[in-house]
Amino acid sequence: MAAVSLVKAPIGQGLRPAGHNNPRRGGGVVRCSLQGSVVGSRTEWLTSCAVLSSKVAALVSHSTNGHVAAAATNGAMLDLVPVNGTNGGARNLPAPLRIADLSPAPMHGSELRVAYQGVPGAYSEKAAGKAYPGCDAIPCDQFDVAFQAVENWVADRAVLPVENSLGGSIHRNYDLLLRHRLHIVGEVQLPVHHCLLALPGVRKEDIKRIISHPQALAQCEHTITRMGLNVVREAFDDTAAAAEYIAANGLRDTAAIASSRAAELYGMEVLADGIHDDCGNVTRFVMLAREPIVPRMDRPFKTSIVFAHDKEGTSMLFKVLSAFAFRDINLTKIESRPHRPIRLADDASSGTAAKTFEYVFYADFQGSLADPRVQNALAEVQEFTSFLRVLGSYPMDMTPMTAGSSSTVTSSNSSPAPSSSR
Ligand SMILES: O=C(O)C(=O)C[C@]1(C(=O)O)C=C[C@@H](O)C=C1
Repeated sequence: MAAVSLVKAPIGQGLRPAGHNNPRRGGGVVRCSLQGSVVGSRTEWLTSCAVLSSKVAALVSHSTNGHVAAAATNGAMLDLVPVNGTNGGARNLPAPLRIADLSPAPMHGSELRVAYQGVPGAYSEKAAGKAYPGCDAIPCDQFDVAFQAVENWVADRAVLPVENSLGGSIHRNYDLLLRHRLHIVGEVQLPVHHCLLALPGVRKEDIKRIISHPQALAQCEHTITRMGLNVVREAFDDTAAAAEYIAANGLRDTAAIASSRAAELYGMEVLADGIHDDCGNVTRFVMLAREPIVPRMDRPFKTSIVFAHDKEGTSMLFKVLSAFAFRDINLTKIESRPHRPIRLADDASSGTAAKTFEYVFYADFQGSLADPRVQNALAEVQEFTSFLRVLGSYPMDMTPMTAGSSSTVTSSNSSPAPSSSR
């Protein structure tokens, strides 16, 4: 099917850092400049850049850093590191890298590369487009891969779902936020509009099985039952991958829950439109970057934290919550997750099991890290806890949830997003 061959294959596990012969990304150039300047000697740097320059100039259509891309298209590889004009006779010698050269933000109009989990047509791709209009959306086969893509400079940002208004939290991503060192730099809320997709000509009566992402299955549970569909439900990695699978295997007894864009991409028909159980079906995504943004006070901000306490019986949670309550700081979410499971204590005397789990708590509140009230609250929280980490302080998504706001379509060919603090 022509549509299938047009879409990008997701990045899989075993990511190599940008610059390790990743032809799709053309990252080799970046490796040269970063490694040579930071790690290697000046002579090594010059030699390796000279050898590489002729070979890689043509390769660099995308790069980790827009500065590099611009230099390569001009055919002047030594501009990789800008030549310092005040350098007297040594005009061909590279000047040292500056902080600006290492900026994760793209420069010279290059596209921001945004990793998401799923294949094209997934809601996460649409969320990436809403967060960064005109970005180059990079599909990844797992959430963990999207985190690694940013850490390894294969992508500039990741956009990942954390909660849905019907299905609840996406726990995997909370766990990964703790395990990885990325920063939350923004959020987007995406209205999710599910359709039932099947191959052309397939009728509802033919369907024996519905496949989709577990969240999507959960969000349509009642509607499917009400439609009288007597089917088995099966979990899939993402909604669009479910549609792609049916199309690729010509399955006429299976339907997918996915977006209308997935129907277009994979040559499927929409059997039923809007099958989510509630019209206010919204998924919240967070935008992740290697560096935090500078918190501001001139617009509504949200801050996300994670904390834990290693001693029992000290009313830690009550104290933490009161640190916010007494300052009128509005908590928008709190979630506990089991951390390191502890084996059952073999308490022979009582025969009872002692502690089996430890918990970490994730909390979101309205307020900016730049706000002294927030700083004081966090200082207090730190006293009550044994572990506290700020995951990010970022602008709240204030977009009104109208029907029209769900139709933002990601296009990697449109003009780059206006630069912002994200
Ligand atoms: O499967 C997709 O299309 C996704 O983008 C994932 C996901 C999720 O993880 O919750 C995103 C939004 C919807 O809530 C359903 C699924």
